[in-house]
Amino acid sequence: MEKILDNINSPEGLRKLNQNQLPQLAHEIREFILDTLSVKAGHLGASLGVVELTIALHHFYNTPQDLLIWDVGHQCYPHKILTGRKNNFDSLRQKDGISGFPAREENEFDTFGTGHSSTSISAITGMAFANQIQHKTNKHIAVIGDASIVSGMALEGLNHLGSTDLDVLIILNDNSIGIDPSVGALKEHFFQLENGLNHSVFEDFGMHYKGVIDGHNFDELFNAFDELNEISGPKLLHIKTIKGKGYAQAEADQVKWHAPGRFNKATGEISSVINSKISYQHIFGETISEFMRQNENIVAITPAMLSGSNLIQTKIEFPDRVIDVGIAEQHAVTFAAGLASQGIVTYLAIYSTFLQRAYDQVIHDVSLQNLPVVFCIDRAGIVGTDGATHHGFFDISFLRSIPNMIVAAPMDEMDFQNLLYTAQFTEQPFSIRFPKGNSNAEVLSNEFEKIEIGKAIEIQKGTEIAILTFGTIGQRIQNILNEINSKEKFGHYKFIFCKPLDFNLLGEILNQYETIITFEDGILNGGFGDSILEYAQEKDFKGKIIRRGYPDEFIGHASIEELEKEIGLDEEAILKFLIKLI
Ligand SMILES: Cc1ncc(C[n+]2csc(CCOP(=O)(O)OP(=O)(O)O)c2C)c(N)n1
Ligand SMILES: CC(=O)[C@@H](O)[C@H](O)COP(=O)(O)O
Ligand SMILES: [Mg+2]
Repeated sequence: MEKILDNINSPEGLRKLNQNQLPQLAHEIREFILDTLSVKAGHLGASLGVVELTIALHHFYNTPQDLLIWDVGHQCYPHKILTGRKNNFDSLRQKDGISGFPAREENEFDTFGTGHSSTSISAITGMAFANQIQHKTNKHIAVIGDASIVSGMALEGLNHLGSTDLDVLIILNDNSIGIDPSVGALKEHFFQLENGLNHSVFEDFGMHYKGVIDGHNFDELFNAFDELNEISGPKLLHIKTIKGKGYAQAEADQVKWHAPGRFNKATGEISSVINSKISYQHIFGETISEFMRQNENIVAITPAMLSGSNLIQTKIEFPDRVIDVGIAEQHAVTFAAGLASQGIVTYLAIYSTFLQRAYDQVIHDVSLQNLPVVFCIDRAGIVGTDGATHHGFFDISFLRSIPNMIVAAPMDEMDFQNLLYTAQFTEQPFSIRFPKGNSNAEVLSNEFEKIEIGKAIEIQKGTEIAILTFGTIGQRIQNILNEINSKEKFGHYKFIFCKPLDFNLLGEILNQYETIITFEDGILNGGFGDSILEYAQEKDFKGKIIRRGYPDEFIGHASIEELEKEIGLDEEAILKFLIKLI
């Protein structure tokens, strides 16, 4: 039987459908998403939850002239399918395929790029302001989730928007969950609103409020749009939806099905990748749990990434000492500073990309006061299919420039555990970056050693070229050197610390070698290689320094392996490069 979706390639076509055809279309879009995501992994639950909303928005509004922004953007799959990307939807998040997030360069319906949460209210306010100045009459809509709207940035946006007369509709898509169960005081407020037990805080923000309506019901959605269209100024429509709607397994375990990986659509069985190696994330959670068993003065913090940071088991064992503060990176850092100021050993688990949002707090609240917060910087380096918004490229550069900050990266799992261990005895800010994915370990150790801060290690002495590595890329270099015939020409030096640098060993290296190559899994601008260059220049080094890392550009989405190949940091490319040098 021909499907309705087969003939819908744009919102223009969608608008020709009668409202009574839309539930069938919603069903077909869900099936289409499930068919694709079962073989190409992506963010499933959020997209299934907004199918009716997406159809209704594109049916009612005159997109793309009316501007529509998706906060975070991980729920944009129905939007992509309806706005010209149905036929290449199976390239989602793949190399050279479409992005998993809205991207301006990809399509005119993606009016604003997202990926990091809580930006949509500020962005749509800016757009509406611009259009008001230019006397345009188009509409402005932002869709934002219940976990994203309580973030500081969204509240700043609301505070501004509510004081204007701008024609903006904010749609609060309330499914009562983020990636992990919702946290914070406002979740109770939203619950009260669902039950008609309170007036809404959004009215106090100066918004016209309508809610709570069923976000899976087309009649309710269209009636609300009709009504709000007649009201001038900023408005907030509060809808209730179910994350994972329409796929029983995803509705039943919303955390697991936020981004489940590949799965069997018929049985709901999620494909597990068989690997005997332990991931850095696993090591992190287990090690912190072990520390907490040994020392009750330890607290761990996550800004809304409890499962991603593998702190769920730790939280079950120590519910009062693992704190999920919600999507609140700035607060997380300053909250950590407050804890540290009172003598608590504070581990802040934060993705490299999300730490970017809290840069001032790292400087002003932690480093300036020299408070011993331990920044456990997860997803450092290339993260793969999430792409440009999520790679952890910048932390080496932006942390290295801050006084008092220790900048460390393990080469392997033992370094990692020992760094985590050492950090609890250190009286200054300490950052430890580690990548997404597996270590080389198959068994976890429970024996930890203190590492001398700032000390680099000579792994092998060479006769011609010194290779200096920062981070897990050092292991790749070891593998490569084991394959090279003239291995003895290369010295390999492991820098666990980019700051403080081991000037003693570095001085010896500069004296012994004429060629130095640095390797790091971060952007080269201001990174580890640059720190070596700076020192060498000060010491009037006459030899050659070659830096290898990520170039001065944003890198898109593909698997980690494909991206490393593209950049020339995979084993084969490095091997070729080293052989050419000799
Ligand atoms: C600044 C920032 N912090 C953390 C994340 C990771 N993250 C992506 S989606 C998400 C939960 C969003 O929940 P909600 O807004 O309720 O949307 P839902 O997934 O429920 O549709 C989080 C924490 C992010 N993308 N951006
Ligand atoms: C949309 C978003 O920001 C998160 O869902 C992110 O994709 C999580 O990344 P990991 O899968 O690496 O935890
Ligand atoms: Mg939610």
